Amino acid sequence: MKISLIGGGSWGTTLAQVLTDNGHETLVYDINESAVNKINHGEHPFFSNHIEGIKATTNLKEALAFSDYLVLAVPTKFMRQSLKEINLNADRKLHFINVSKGIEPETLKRVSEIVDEEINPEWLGAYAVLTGPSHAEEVIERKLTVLTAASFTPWFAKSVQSLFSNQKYLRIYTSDDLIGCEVGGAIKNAIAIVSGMMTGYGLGENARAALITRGILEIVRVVVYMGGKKETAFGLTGIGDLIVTASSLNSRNFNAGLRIGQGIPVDQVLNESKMVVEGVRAIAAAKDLCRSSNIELPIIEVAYDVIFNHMTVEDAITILLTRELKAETIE
Ligand SMILES: NC(=O)C1=CN([C@@H]2O[C@H](COP(=O)(O)OP(=O)(O)OC[C@H]3O[C@@H](n4cnc5c(N)ncnc54)[C@H](OP(=O)(O)O)[C@@H]3O)[C@@H](O)[C@H]2O)C=CC1
Ligand SMILES: O=C(CO)COP(=O)(O)O
Repeated sequence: MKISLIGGGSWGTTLAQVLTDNGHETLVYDINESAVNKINHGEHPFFSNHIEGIKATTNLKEALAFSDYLVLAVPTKFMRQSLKEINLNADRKLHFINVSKGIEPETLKRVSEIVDEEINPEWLGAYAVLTGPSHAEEVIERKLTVLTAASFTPWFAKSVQSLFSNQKYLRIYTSDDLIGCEVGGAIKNAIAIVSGMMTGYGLGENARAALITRGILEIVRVVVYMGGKKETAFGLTGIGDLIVTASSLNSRNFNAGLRIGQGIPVDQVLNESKMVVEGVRAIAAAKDLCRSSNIELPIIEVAYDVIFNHMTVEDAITILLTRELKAETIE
């Protein structure tokens, strides 16, 4: 099959390589000319790995003409603008596979909702999210990875499953819980930043285990509040993704948190990050959910104060430790 990828960053280019490995033809669209040139010369724009068989363009019309299947791989901050441009240039029904992880803080919308808002119904085909524990750094080296393709449209979840699965290093499960998968992928980034902060501050593995355990409960609460299934948060797209993101130096979110925990100012950390740190916007979105509902998200609330209100990591930890003592609840 032919597949176009919108966004040729670390993840988009890596997934283009997966699809090419699986025998498909790919065309990557990116606004960054230097990234496009690198891809066309067999270089990954973000890693030292050689890539092969992938073409790239800065011409959106060319990418839209190439295929009816679009992989959306731009950071969620640019997603709405990107979709507006796709909508302006579309001339037939397109099917969307979103691989970006985030919730729009201004609207609290998931990517599928943004797609619904920005793409004219005439051009809007099926939609799926492909998500789970997956650092591009490992996938590009063909290291074993397992993901979930979720859609309200069963044939499309299966189609995404067969496009991306291979018997060498990538296995895809399907799910019908689109909301749970999208929300889990977004909110785990918030907890991952906190994990980095704790490590940077000098806390150890006991603290990280506690954070992952209590953090998944905050993810469950947001998933359920937004209409997803609790069980989904205990699968690949929730706890699975949280484990990898909250404990890996490959994680952009963990690394950003790590530097904040070491005392580097938040603005400097974010400005210096070459790749996108989605968790900052996830923290803002989840904090807003806290304000407008009665869900309790104590970890995310202190993370918000560290990122947006200059609270120190030391004070954030004190706030968590001095909360009222109570029985352990698992929901
Ligand atoms: N990296 C990973 O391991 C994984 C990432 N993800 C998710 O994938 C998404 C993308 O992340 P990632 O690839 O790491 O991000 P990167 O920062 O590596 O790359 C994003 C790319 O998108 C380009 N871009 C920005 N705006 C547009 C636009 N309007 N149209 C086309 N291209 C655009 C950027 O160009 P420029 O540099 O000029 O801004 C850049 O080349 C995120 O939501 C992330 O959470 C999910 C799983 C794994
Ligand atoms: O979502 C991701 C891994 O599944 C990528 O985000 P991080 O780079 O922060 O881990």
